[in-house]
Amino acid sequence: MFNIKNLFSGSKQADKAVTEGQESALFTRINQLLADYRSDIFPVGLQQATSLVSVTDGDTIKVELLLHFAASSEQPDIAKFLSDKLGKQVALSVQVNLLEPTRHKNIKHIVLVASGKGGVGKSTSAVNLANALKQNGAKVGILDADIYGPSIPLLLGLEDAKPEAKDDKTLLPMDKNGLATQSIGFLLGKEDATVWRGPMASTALMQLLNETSWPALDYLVVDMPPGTGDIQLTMSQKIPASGAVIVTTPQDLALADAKKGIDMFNKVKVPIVGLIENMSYFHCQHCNGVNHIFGEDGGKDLAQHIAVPLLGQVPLAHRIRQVGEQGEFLSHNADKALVAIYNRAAKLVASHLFYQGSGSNPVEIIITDD
Ligand SMILES: Nc1ncnc2c1ncn2[C@@H]1O[C@H](COP(=O)(O)OP(=O)(O)OP(=O)(O)O)[C@@H](O)[C@H]1O
Repeated sequence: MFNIKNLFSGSKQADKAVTEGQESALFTRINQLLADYRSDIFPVGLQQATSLVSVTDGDTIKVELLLHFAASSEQPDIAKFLSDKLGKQVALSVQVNLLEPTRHKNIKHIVLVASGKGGVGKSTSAVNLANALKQNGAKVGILDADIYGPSIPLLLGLEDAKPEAKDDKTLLPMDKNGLATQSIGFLLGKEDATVWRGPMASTALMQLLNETSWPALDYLVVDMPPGTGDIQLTMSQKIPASGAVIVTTPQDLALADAKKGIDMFNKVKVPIVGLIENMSYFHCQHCNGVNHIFGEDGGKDLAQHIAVPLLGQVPLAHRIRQVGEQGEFLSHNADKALVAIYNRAAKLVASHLFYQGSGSNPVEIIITDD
């Protein structure tokens, strides 16, 4: 195994005469390359969002990278990018390691997923977003706070689950494929919730957040109750959220309600991380046509208008409904295109949260010489 210096020496022997200057030149080169990588996900460069742990030269250059937000699915593309630029094979290992301190108990970021009205696919978006964050290397939990229709137990196939008490004060979350899960639906009968009044409901939901024994999490995704009433307002004020994702469908009615949601979060100063336009179009497998059943680009235009990222345009897809009803997740092989849409949305959310709070994040770069 050869060290970083060999890249400059052109020799397979460790070059004892290599200077500090040469070493730092490669160091700078790799960092410059990282700075130029994919500006859509890494708006001020991947360099600021990573720590280069080690670079070892040999027949291939081995690079170990820490990513400071959930984006590990970029690994093959980063490796190819570096290989192309350096003209040599690169073996890249990527680990996700968020630098931020925990904001709430042992949770680093709480992300509220909200919608101005019911039925637009908020819970479906929350589950797919949470799963995509996990697929990108993060430790993720999901809290179902949708008092009017808690659907996370169904979407995760946990309908009969009853969380156990850890002690007299806290409940253990359920686990679904590594997603720590808590739901108001685990605790209530179907008819119980809707009769709750504002203060009663928001108190209970805050209790559920605070009195669940969450494991160490990078992101907790909260499926909020739909709408912009007292419960939602109180929760938005009380939950120490890093940001909110708004889910809408493209038609005018839904957009008007989405705007109300955005106004609510602006009022309580929760940053809008982005907008998901759900049920954007239907792709007919038989005629290969695309039909914009609920109108075209309404969410995209709204995102542009209020200057927040459009996280994704998710089609109305049989598989999304089907896996949801089966309590399963989209498959990486069978549902590639849909997985890619949620994957990109998750990376944009993670990226936004990182850059939003990263003004003074130190970037530590260590090059080892083994
Ligand atoms: N993109 C999509 N393609 C196909 N079906 C979808 C899509 N998004 C959501 N659905 C389906 O629409 C229904 C409502 O979705 P979901 O429960 O996520 O909405 P919601 O906004 O959370 O609703 P509520 O406000 O009632 O909680 C579900 O049956 C779900 O499977």
